[in-house]
Amino acid sequence: MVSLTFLDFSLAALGVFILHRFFSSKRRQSLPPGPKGLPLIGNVLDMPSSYEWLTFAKWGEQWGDIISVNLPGQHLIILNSAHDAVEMLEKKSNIYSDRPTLLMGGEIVGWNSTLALTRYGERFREYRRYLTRIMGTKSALQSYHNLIEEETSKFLRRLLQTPEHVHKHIRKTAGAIILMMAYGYAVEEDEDPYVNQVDKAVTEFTIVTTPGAFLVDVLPVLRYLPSWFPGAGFQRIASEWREDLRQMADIPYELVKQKMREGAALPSFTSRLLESEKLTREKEFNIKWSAASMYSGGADTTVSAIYSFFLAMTLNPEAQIKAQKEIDVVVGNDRLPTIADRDSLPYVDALLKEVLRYNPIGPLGLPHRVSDDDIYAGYLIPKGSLVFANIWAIAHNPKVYSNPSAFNPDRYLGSNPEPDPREFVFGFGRRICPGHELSSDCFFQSTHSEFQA
Ligand code: HEM
Repeated sequence: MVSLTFLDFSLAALGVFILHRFFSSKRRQSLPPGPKGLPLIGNVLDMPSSYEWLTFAKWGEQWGDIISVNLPGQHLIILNSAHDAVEMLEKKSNIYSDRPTLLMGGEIVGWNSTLALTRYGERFREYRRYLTRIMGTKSALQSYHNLIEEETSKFLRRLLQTPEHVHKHIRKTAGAIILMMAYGYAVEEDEDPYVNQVDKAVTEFTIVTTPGAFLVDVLPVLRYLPSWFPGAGFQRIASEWREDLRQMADIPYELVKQKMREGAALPSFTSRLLESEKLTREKEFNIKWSAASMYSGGADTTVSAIYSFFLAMTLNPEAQIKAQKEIDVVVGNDRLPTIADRDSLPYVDALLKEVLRYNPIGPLGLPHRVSDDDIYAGYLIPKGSLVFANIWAIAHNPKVYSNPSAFNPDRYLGSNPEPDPREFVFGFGRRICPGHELSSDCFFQSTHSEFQA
């Protein structure tokens, strides 16, 4: 009789494993369709260098709502419909909530300490818990309504004095609200050194996370070159920008601690957490960086949304006149509107929705990295793929929004309103924008008050 050895068992098991991998249902599934690409380099030559969301929407007309794009070592999955984004990013959020690792921006400069680039895990959950406590619900935000209304009045005064500096005034207002909430920090009326510091770091973030901006992202081994080595100029940029980022997070955080010691701290996100949490090094890190995530995530986005409003009003005077009339009737001329007036101003509210839909300010959101193989709609979504919800395509889907390229607030009114874009412009699932309720309040206040100025 033949005796079976451990080696025989091992070889048999290996054979079964290989056959299983080869024939398993997952491996037989194919990736979602998409442009064909070339051997080795995949779709590198098909990739647009700007306005990617428009190209992805066009590809959607040819290939369907779920597209795959293959780059060397990286699958991209593009979702052109809200239905698929909800089914995958929300309903299967346990495997669709990670973020990619960015070498230059994330690891070398250090932006992976902020929430937007934090990998899915315990630290992510703690940041989100902290942020939900301060701005995750309408009732939590109620205590900030006075702050938002006061800063809006200051904004209108600045705008009346120097309307040509509208962009600067919007920046200052968004910064003032977020810095007061995060640190109890009151910005200076003229140039504020801290606002300038954060703006500098956030601009550097935009550059450092632009795909293809730094060769080290493509050839990771370059990170070990010393800064004096020819071609290693990125190392000098990295150390300067790392310092800017460190100051952005450290300076206001240390200021709050100093004011707390003096008994002079205004209540803020940071001071409340420092008081209520049992502090360890890890907790302090998480408090400091979740506070820094508020400004770095909220400043540019809110500014773009309010700036878009001004553009929309310039291009669509008929909508502006209608909104003005509604405010004149409901609020009158002797006071500014407040957030409490919102429910009585349906046309203004619809106008706000239309600004967010017409020009979504994050047209591709942020990438969700898949942490396990998945089968969706019969397609294989391999572990490690980056999934992008094409928010622009969702907002301009002609099956959902009639004549989507027209600016038309009336589409949200009447007996058969079209869907509220706030359901998708803030992203999806566990990664949904933690500032969505806050931005809705800030945006509403600064835009409807503008009609009174
Ligand atoms: C109109 C204003 C805003 C829009 C349209 C917007 C949109 C978005 C979108 C699309 C995402 C990606 C979500 C995803 O991955 O699915 C995001 C993430 C984020 N937003 Fe916003 N946002 C706005 C304002 C704000 C504000 C005011 C704050 C903070 C005070 C903020 C903080 C963040 C942070 C920290 C993240 C990363 C979340 C994570 O990775 O878990 N945003 N936002």
